[in-house]
Amino acid sequence: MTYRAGWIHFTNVAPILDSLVLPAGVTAITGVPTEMNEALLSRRVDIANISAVEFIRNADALEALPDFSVAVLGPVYSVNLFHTQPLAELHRIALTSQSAMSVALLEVLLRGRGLSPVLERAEGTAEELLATGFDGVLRIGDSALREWYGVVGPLTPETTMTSLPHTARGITVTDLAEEWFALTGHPFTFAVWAYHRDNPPPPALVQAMREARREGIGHLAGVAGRHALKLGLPERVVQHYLWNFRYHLEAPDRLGLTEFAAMAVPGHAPLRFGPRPGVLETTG
Ligand SMILES: C=C(O[C@@H]1C=C(C(=O)O)C=C[C@H]1O)C(=O)O
Repeated sequence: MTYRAGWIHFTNVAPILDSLVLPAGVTAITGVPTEMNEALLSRRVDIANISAVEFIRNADALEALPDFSVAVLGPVYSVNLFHTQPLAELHRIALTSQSAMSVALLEVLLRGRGLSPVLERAEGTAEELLATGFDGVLRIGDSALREWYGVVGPLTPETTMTSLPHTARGITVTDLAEEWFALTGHPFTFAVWAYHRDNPPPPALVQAMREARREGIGHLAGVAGRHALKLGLPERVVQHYLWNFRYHLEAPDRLGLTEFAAMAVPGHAPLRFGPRPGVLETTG
């Protein structure tokens, strides 16, 4: 029987997915986070890199690969709240319908500051939405990275990604992962690779993913160069963007994940992870 994968194929997973060779009997589709969350939960796909909050909400049924994540320690550059007033004065925030995790993170951060602006799903660029009555706009993924650079760039020989301003052209860009780091000092895990507990991935797929990740991270400059062209961004930006990610769901990433889970989904079922690398291959 075919095993179906669903990939959120944002640039941030290019170091894992670009060189992935699917083993025989595995197919893949792609989509944005909310589409892949739904596809996994309705069993239209068997494994997907999903918004970590959906993994937490459905922890009774799902399990995640023990060593795959899309996480960062500090800024992420592609999960951004664009706003024209200070955070404490925001009234109406537009939320992208592509995201579950970043919306949940925004809610936790706002609640932590005692703020309760109106949150509404609305599509469009940050600039468009800020011109139509919203004073804040949450954007994720490649378009958020591009829009961030459009507001705070360009990089010059004297500047680095971390020295770019947060406010330019009348717009402030608040990086939600940076806010999480300021609050907790821990990484933020945006996505995990999850599947239904009764339907784990074939070991050959997990093995192929590990090999693809080793290849991608080993040749990160090449991956960044190709994607810089596609995104229309300087290579320097995409290189920094990619090497900043944590793809191995290490102990600090799990710590950030469990901490977020307690805040965002109190009373959730215990989070479950598959067998550690090495065990999977031998127990197959
Ligand atoms: C870092 C990002 O993380 C993504 C954000 C997600 C969400 O907001 O639901 C889901 C999966 C992640 O891969 C990004 O979109 O830029």
